[in-house]
Amino acid sequence: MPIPAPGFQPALPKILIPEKISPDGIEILKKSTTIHQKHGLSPEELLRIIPDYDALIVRSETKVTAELLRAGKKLKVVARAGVGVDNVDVATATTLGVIVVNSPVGNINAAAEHTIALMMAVARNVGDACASLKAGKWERSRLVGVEVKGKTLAIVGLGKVGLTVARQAGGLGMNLIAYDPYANPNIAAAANVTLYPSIKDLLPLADFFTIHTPLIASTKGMIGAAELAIMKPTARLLNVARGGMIDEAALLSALSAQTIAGAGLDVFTSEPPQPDSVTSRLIAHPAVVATPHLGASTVEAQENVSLDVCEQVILILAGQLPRSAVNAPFILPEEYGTLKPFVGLVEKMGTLYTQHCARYRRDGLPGTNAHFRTTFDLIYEGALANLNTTKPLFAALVKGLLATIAGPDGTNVNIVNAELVAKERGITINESRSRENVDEKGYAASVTLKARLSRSSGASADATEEEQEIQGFVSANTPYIRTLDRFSTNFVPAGTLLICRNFDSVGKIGFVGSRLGKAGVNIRYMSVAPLRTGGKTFEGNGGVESENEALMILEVDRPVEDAVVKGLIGEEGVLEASVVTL
Ligand SMILES: NC(=O)C1=CN([C@@H]2O[C@H](COP(=O)(O)OP(=O)(O)OC[C@H]3O[C@@H](n4cnc5c(N)ncnc54)[C@H](O)[C@@H]3O)[C@@H](O)[C@H]2O)C=CC1
Ligand SMILES: O=C(O)C(=O)COP(=O)(O)O
Repeated sequence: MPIPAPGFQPALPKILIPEKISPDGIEILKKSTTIHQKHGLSPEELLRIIPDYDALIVRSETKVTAELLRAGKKLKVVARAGVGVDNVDVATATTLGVIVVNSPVGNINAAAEHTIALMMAVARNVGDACASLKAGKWERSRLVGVEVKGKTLAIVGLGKVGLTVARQAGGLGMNLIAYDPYANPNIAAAANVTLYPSIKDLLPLADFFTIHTPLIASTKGMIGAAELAIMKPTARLLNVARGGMIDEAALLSALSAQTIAGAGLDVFTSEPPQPDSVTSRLIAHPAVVATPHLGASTVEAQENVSLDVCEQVILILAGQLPRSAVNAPFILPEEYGTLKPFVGLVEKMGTLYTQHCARYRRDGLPGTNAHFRTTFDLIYEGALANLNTTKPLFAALVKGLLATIAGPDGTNVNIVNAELVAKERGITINESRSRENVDEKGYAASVTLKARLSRSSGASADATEEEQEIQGFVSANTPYIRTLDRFSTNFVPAGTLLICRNFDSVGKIGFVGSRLGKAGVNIRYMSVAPLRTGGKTFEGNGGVESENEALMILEVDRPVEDAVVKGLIGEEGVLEASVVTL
């Protein structure tokens, strides 16, 4: 491993921010990254400069397309400073191992309050009245409104924003009804919301109708001419979620025909709208109160989302787990602490396997090839056996197994793409949970990696020919390897290690130490690992002798030359020797 020159400073990760993000989060980034805030870039300009960046932070305006993601060869994370990720090609990001994070709660209250603001504005003609007065008119009789108290508010999508709207509208004395196939009936009941089995049931009852779902296949165009036709002519529609869920042409016709009384719209199919388009004509309609996607635009919400995503970007760039990745499993905060040190340990176990165990295999690789198939068992013991998700550990193993053998593009393995990468490389990992009590061993959790090698003949595998095992545990946040193959060890998997398998007799340590000394290699730490079970007999000079084998694990201060390692083997009872860098 090349030793950095004195004074060498590694380049800081580069972050591109093409939209306006609150400075609160940017302050956090400044300490450990280089930030380029370049607003108003065209898609072509963005495509040209993206290869330079490790992270991209956007709001709703930047279209993070498959083409952009593929061009971002260094990209590790796309952070959406807000909720909706419909402007990000999440599927492509997943394939490429790019983590997509958002801020799922930071702007919820802002979006809900904006919905209430639009509802009141539509009910009392606030926009029209303001424009009329500014134009020098005094039109009190034309601008008579309606009250919301005692009226029925229908909510489609009783998630975070929808529920907040329900609670706020409840405070205004409205009757609340909703449709959401995944809503929790107890939470709905506690907010005085009556759930209905379909949107159709809500439509004829609603005085105000508001949508709070994501834009997905099942919600696209969910309010069209047929739905508008069964609403009351006095009904008013609100949309602070996403354009595309209401058919804009159908709404414009219904407003013009006065079969719908009004609409409050914050989001549109095209943002900003094209001049002379249906969207522009809808916005211009006198019964519409429109705002330019301002739902999340409050000082408070922008501070929240900026801090939230910038903190997550820092975590990801440091190789840690994000809080709210869109394309990775949700990790409960209380489980995060248990998982974190084991992610590092399992990665090291994978690297140790590839560098130490697999080198004695006939093909030397951890996957399946024309001749051999390796199946890995990752067994979680103690506190690890009770986790809701172990995906970070699975990902850590794939990453560790490939770290020293993958090509330049192959090392970007993470929680997002680990399963895909394992599949592509023919690596089979079976995860299981052991109920064994590990407390008596002095630690709360441990993890065992077993690698079973069999001949691969077509689709089916033959009987196991070799089995290797590495077991590790964590104590005071430090990872330890407890078992390496047939040996009982206790070493920290870090740095450069020389691992020798030898007959456990006097003189070995002195012999290896002097050879290393001659090669200018210092030993920092040493441990001897005995066999886990008994000894063995062998043919020695004086006939059949009985002697135990042992592993000698030496942490050295620099890589050991190949010739020095090979020179140890066969001398003074040293049977095998390998150098691993962890
Ligand atoms: N205008 C703005 O500036 C803002 C807009 N938003 C948008 O608001 C929307 C809601 O956000 P959250 O409440 O945070 O999301 P959420 O995920 O908490 O809630 C969405 C709800 O929609 C429900 N749902 C999904 N498919 C449905 C269907 N076919 N029919 C009925 N219900 C369905 C889900 O079960 C879920 O309860 C998103 O589209 C988000 O992008 C959020 C913040 C600001
Ligand atoms: O969070 C959301 O889903 C929003 O729509 C907010 O979008 P914005 O960040 O204001 O461009």
